[in-house]
Amino acid sequence: MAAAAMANASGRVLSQPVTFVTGNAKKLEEVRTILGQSVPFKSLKLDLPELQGEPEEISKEKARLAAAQVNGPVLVEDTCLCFNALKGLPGPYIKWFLQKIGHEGLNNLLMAYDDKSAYALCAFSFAVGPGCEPVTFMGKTMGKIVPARGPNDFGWDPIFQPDGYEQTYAEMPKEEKNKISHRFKALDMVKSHFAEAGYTFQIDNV
Ligand SMILES: O=P(O)(O)OC[C@H]1O[C@@H](n2cnc3c(O)ncnc32)C[C@@H]1O
Ligand SMILES: O=P(O)(O)OP(=O)(O)O
Ligand SMILES: [Mg+2]
Repeated sequence: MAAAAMANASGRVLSQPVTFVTGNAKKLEEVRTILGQSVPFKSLKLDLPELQGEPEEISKEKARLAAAQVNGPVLVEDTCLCFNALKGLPGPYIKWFLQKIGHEGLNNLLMAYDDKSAYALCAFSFAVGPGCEPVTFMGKTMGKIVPARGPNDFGWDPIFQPDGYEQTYAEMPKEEKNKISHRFKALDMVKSHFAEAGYTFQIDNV
């Protein structure tokens, strides 16, 4: 067991707060809002490599790299935007697609297809410390790709319209997105994991 965690009768005691590692301020904002006080964490901006592969493996490897750097318990996430007509691509490579071709280019990728359906996928991984195998929690929200609508303050939010809604993620009030999003669904499992594992924290300043 990592030095960051010790066992007691009721579960594991973490002697350091969980560090949520991300370089993305908007992800951090949503994670803070959704987790509230349920999982005490601090955040750290680290530029981890953008890995290739399947979403779950990318997320786990991100957690291993983060735990080695932080030397304590870490939470990381990796987000995919998957187009069904393209068999799941751009998927984990969405960050580069968005940077290079933008919202319009992403719409154009689907021009030749009637099927505009897509899903947003979030893979959170928690590792107790370096050398500990991460556990992963996946959240998925189904929707479709539409021409950009709404404020352009977070990634591909303006072009993703979740099923059952007339608004894109960007047009919705933040509270609404945070009730139905891929991130909310994955974090709901993170919360349950913490409650079931019986982690408690012996930390002075979180
Ligand atoms: O580093 P990763 O997670 O691979 O970057 C994913 C890219 O998608 C953007 N992103 C992440 N989450 C959301 C979201 O909830 N809405 C819109 N855009 C998002 C950030 C990266 O460009
Ligand atoms: O990988 P992260 O979490 O650092 O986020 P992003 O790549 O979106 O900045
Ligand atoms: Mg990233």
